[in-house]
Amino acid sequence: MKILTAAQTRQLDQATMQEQHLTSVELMERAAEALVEWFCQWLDQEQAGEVLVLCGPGNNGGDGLAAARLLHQSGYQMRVALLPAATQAADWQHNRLHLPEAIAVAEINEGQLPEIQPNTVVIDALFGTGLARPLGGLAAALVRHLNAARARVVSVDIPSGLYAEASQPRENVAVRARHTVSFGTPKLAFLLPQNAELVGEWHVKDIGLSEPFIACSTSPWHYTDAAAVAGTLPARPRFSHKGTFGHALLLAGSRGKIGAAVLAANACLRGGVGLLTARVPGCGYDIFQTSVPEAMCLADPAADYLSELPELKPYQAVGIGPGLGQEDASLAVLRQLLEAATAPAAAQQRPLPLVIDADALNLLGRHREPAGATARKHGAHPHPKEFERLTEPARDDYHRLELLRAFAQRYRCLVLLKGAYSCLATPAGELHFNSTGNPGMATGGSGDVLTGLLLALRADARLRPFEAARLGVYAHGRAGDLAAEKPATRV
Ligand SMILES: NC(=O)C1=CN([C@@H]2O[C@H](COP(=O)(O)OP(=O)(O)OC[C@H]3O[C@@H](n4cnc5c(N)ncnc54)[C@H](OP(=O)(O)O)[C@@H]3O)[C@@H](O)[C@H]2O)[C@H](O)CC1
Ligand SMILES: [K+]
Repeated sequence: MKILTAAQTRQLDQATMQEQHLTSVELMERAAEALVEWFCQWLDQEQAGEVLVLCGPGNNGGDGLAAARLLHQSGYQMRVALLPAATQAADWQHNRLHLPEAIAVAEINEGQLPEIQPNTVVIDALFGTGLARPLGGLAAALVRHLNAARARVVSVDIPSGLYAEASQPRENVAVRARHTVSFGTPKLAFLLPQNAELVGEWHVKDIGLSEPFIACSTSPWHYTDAAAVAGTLPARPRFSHKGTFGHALLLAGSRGKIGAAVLAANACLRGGVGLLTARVPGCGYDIFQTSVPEAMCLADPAADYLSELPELKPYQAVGIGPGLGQEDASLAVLRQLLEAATAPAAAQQRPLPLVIDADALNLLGRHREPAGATARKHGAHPHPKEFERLTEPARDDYHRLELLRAFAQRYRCLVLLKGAYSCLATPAGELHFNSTGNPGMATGGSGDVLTGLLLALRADARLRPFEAARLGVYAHGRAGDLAAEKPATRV
């Protein structure tokens, strides 16, 4: 799914109206109906009590007025408060005229901000994608008043005061919503940790916006949902054999961290790799062979860490990093691997795909390796701190995305920045945010599992590098979501 800018969303509205012969009032009605449908599933009339709708002067406020009417018709007890402005949008005026008289309407003023209790349900329809500058004056006072009340707030389209895709100074005021109900496509702002407390849980509702327009729109931002990955996993043909799915090499583990190698190896096998060989330090040999009998194991001559790179010829992909440790000898192995994989080896038909993670990235960052060493057709997947060690400290989440994008473009590699919506940057400058996963996965070992899964998919030559990476990240999160759905079993 594409993520569009506020400006593109406005064009999308126009295109939808033209294509479907709709008036803007009809489109607004669709948005309000989608909001109301969601609202009614969230709270019934009794649970909601009196619902306060705060309306700004634009179409976001118009959505709020239309929703107030529809909720009133569904038996909810409604109250509306209007933010004064010199002019109101035409569709706002239409919906103001059609607001049932039974709904109490008040104009907000500085001396008399609407009464809001902690259990009040508030629909925030002050500002949407038309926000043109930071909130000030009465609007800012109202939003501060609302946030202080700690009420149950639903924001229409986007929390008022929050920009859809641009960074804003921390001192800017914006609504803290419990839920945000948006239309058509998600906003970039929803996917960044710095906005999480404002956006709350977000929901995107389909209001039948123009598919052809969305398909033609260019955007660097994409949201990987089930539809995006559907059909990308090649079938396992009946006459396939283990060679069909590739032979992967995993370089992992150090004393006290052999578990990371075991987790990555198990995930690689679950990911469908044809053959897996792991290179672990001597101390890990017995542990590994006992834990993962399906994999082959090569013991490094050093007991506690990896010190030598094995022959790479047999392998279709190499993963390095889980539990690797920070020894200089292991850095030397990593350097040799990067060199061997990027060298135009005559014997190799394609550059050897690498999956670089965890301690391997820390080693690169600590020694400030020219990051280009990770270049060309390789994949790295750091978490934010590991990433900053490779680049520079980010001012905020938007700046981190810029750094990520620049890094992937400059070094022509796939980079995955791990987090709640892990972001995969491509050499072409696209950013793909993953939709699966949950906070239960924020625990040691999750990254090792991801490395193993990605390694399996990269070893399968039938998958293109980007598709393998996007699918691996999606499947990893989906596995976590399925596990979270299972009822906990007590031992
Ligand atoms: N496809 C869809 O997603 C649909 C969305 N809809 C809704 O429409 C809004 C966008 O509506 P728009 O009228 O463009 O913009 P807003 O309602 O967000 O705000 C515009 C008005 O607010 C004033 N404004 C802007 N910034 C400030 C500020 N910082 N302080 C005070 N006033 C501000 C602006 O005034 P100007 O002086 O800047 O001209 C406007 O008066 C979208 O978010 C959805 O909710 C449609 O309903 C249908 C489909
Ligand atoms: K809003």
